[in-house]
Amino acid sequence: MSVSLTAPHLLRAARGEVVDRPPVWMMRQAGRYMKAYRDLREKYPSFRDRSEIPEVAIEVSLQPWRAFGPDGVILFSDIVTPLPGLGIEMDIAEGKGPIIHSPLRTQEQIDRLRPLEPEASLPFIKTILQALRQEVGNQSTVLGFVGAPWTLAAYAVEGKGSKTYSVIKNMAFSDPTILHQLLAKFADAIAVYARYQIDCGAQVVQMFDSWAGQLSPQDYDTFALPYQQRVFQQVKETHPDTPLILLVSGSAGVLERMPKSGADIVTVDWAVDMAEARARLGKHVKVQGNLDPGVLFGSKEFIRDRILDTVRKAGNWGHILNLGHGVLPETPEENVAFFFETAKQLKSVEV
Ligand SMILES: Cc1c2[nH]c(c1CCC(=O)O)Cc1[nH]c(c(CCC(=O)O)c1C)Cc1[nH]c(c(CCC(=O)O)c1C)Cc1[nH]c(c(C)c1CCC(=O)O)C2
Repeated sequence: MSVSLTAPHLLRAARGEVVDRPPVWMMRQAGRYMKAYRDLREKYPSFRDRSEIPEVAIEVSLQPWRAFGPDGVILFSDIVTPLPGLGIEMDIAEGKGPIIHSPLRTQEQIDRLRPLEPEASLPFIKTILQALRQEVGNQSTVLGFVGAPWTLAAYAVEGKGSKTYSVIKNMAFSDPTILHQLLAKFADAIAVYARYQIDCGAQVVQMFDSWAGQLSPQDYDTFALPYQQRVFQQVKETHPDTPLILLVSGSAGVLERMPKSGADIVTVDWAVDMAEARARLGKHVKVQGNLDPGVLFGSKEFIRDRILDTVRKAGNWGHILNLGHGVLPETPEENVAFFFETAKQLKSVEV
């Protein structure tokens, strides 16, 4: 392992170096809880504009960086952003999330999908990531992200978010052959996209398999895990030194399966106690998390106690401090500021 004194804090921790305090960032740290974001949203009401016009996406990505100085700056984008490049038209609706105009339900539709060519269909990603690296230098780590095959397939097949996942589960349990074809195509496209993000400047990549927690462990092993592996394996072939993070929402029942994906870092949500997560995963697996985003509605003292508790339970190696999922839109901005200030003042002596 090469040890670089100039590499930013989060990247060093993600590579397994011992650092003086856990690096900290927040999922969804750019977004609606920030007034600066809401103001910009009035000028650019379309999510696709906010995430695909480079100057706007750069500005949004940097809003939390300027306000709180997190150790990680994540690209402002969405997991469905690459889908039009495969021939899947989509939009992101206010308050609802992704909408796929013609949900994928047939063999013909899956046969028609194109391989992803990021230079052609996602050129704005390069402009954004290069600008973020330029702006934060070695003061912070630039994170890229992708959606995992199962979660993207859930959107593509359902056509929108779902509570029950009935359509994709119908396909999974009655016509698995076409779903496996779709998952394989998505895995290859996502690997290409993750490699592209790294080539453009992303120093760490997080894969969101948000809806894989909807699967029983047995079905996770069939429909989620093999395709997570397929993505991570392809990325590691060309970019072995880029740390890869995996998130599954509601992962308590599949936690031990997550490192089998090939991820370097496993995101833990607040349904699992961090000390128990450490015990279940073993001491060689790095973790990220895991405060309940709702903690940020509490008093400053309460927020501080929960940070300390999490950091103590995680121990002083291989931990990226984060919420267990995205920050909630109603969160007071000053509490987010307090979270970051407190986290950045931690020293290993305290933990
Ligand atoms: C499932 C998923 C999606 N998108 C994403 C996931 C995986 C993360 C997770 O598990 O939550 C990933 C995502 N989407 C967005 C980011 C931004 C980067 C960050 O700051 O973390 C990230 C990492 C921006 C966004 N993507 C979206 C918003 C909200 C719309 C807005 O702010 O205008 C943001 C900030 C839209 C979106 N897009 C999606 C949803 C569920 C929504 C929210 C719908 C809503 O509540 O309005 C799909």
